[in-house]
Amino acid sequence: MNILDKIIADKHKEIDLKKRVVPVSQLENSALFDRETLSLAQRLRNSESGIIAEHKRRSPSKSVINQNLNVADVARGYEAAGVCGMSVLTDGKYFGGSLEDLLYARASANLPLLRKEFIIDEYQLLEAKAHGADVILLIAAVLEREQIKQLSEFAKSLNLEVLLEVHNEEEFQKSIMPSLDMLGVNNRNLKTFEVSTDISKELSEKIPSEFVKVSESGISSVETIKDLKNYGYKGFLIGENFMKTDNPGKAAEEFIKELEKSSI
Ligand SMILES: O=C(O)c1ccccc1NCC(=O)[C@H](O)[C@H](O)COP(=O)(O)O
Repeated sequence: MNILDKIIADKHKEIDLKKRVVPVSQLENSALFDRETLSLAQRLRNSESGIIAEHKRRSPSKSVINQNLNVADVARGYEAAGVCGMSVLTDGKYFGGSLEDLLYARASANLPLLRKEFIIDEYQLLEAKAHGADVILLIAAVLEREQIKQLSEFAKSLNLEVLLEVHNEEEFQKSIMPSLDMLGVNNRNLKTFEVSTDISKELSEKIPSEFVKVSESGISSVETIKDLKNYGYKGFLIGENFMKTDNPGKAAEEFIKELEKSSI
């Protein structure tokens, strides 16, 4: 069993349990459920830097990254830095995140928020909406085409945007459909943890222009972003590079300033 298989097996158990504890009606009646969502896709289209900054305490590939920070401070810092959106990992067992992290981020910053999760069930989309998300992630490596269709269409019915993540051409070919807003290429192979931005470059020309292209993972330099922009990428998801510092907001601010300076 690879790590993705383990995560998904645990996720099934977690969702079964949660459905018994928190009924759908409770999610639908929550204060945030009817809030007007923000568009990450639109911000990325209009942005020069295109940074989506992540809150990530730990990960299967890196173990502990930073467990000493307050998510509300991180969200405020990212907003002040001028990022386009914030990604919040909500998986507890493997990433040390929670839905409460999403709530605190929502309360602290007026940014499009991505619920970074292993989504396999519509219930998780209702949770995302109830905890202030604007965008959800669907990972092609763990979903069949029919599931991607069903989940993305349900997300759209909730006014949530959809970022579909692929890592190879096969995943891309099976997933492409109109109910997606953004197409993310994960530079990290989630089964082996190998990281290379070459995969973003290889897949770039196959992605139709109506989808906002996002390159995810393993990005730590302004040069990499400048290079990926030549391949049509408008969004860049960065986690560890900011989160490994004492002040992720400041790290993001300095990164964006350097990017803007080098683009003049
Ligand atoms: O990061 C991992 O180790 C990981 C392992 C298994 C499944 C998903 C994983 N990461 C999720 C992500 O996609 C990243 O957190 C995100 O793209 C940011 O990556 P980075 O900038 O390299 O922290």
